[in-house]
Amino acid sequence: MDMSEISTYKSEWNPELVLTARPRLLVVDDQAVNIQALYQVFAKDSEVFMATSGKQAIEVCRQKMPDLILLDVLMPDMDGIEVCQILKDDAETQNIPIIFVTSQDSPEEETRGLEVGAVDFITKPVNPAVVRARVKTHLTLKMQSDALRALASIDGLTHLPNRRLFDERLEAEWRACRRAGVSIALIMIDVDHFKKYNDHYGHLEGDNCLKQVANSLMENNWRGRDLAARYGGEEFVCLMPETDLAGAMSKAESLRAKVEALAIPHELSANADFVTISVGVATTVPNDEKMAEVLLGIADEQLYKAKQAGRNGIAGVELP
Ligand SMILES: Nc1nc2c(ncn2[C@@H]2O[C@H](COP(=O)(O)OP(=O)(O)OP(=O)(O)O)[C@@H](O)[C@H]2O)c(=O)[nH]1
Repeated sequence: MDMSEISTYKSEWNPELVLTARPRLLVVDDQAVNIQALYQVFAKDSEVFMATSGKQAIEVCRQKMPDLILLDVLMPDMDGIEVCQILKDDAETQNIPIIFVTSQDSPEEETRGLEVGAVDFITKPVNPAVVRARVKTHLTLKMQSDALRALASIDGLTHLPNRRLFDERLEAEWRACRRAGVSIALIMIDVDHFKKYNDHYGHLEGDNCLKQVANSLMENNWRGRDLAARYGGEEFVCLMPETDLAGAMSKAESLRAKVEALAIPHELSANADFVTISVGVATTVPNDEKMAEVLLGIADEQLYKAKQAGRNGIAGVELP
């Protein structure tokens, strides 16, 4: 795939942007003077966030999602080892490399740090050239693995996120909405009479049509945690955390109208002169008894209902 062609609608899924982004570092130390010393080393080339306690470090980390953490080991309340364990146990933060910065450089201490998941150890007082070189190595590795992950998450034809990324995000957002006790919405989309489109205009034109539909999905003013993905073939799916049925239905209608407005000619369509989509919506407040796959199945049933009702339409339901 030519990386210069990729224009995924969120930068975290664009491998090229991932590789060229300004690195984001989090420096954690209970002594302001130590933070200051590291800030001086990195402020020019990186965005530097700071935290003065373990608890604050976890908060800042979840909010800012840094590319690397320089973490003091000895801190009152929660020490660096505990902070590292918590971040490594959390799927959202476990890929962030952590370098311990410590004045205790015994082999036991170092082994313990590496065992809980740190990538490196630096001793205080820090030598600017050494810390800069080590951070650079680990940042390069992190950016490369982010870029590979982004590449593996993108659908080659449409450049939308693929089903693998969708499934991953659905699982995480399902858990988040269950914890928060809020509604989650799923939207399933299928291009109407697409087999006839392929048969009449050819497979390449079919591919072009799917790209245009995908582009109109990308441009749809999504909120931060929303995700539109190619689910497979001529089917797309959208995930909208913290969204109720009314919100999801209005989004579904705007997607339907946008694709209709593309006015892509479809001579053999039985329901319009242009390419259209049918859309199924399902929402629920997740709890321990409910499974995300069940909600997906219900969105699919609603999609079928929209097809049965004449296509180029939407149908939706809330699962109690
Ligand atoms: N060009 C192209 N066609 C694809 C792609 N993926 C799936 N298709 C085609 O999409 C068509 C889907 O057809 P069907 O599932 O029968 O549904 P449909 O013709 O859209 O009819 P309805 O869904 O009932 O409106 C099949 O002909 C697939 O070959 C793709 O990546 N590119």
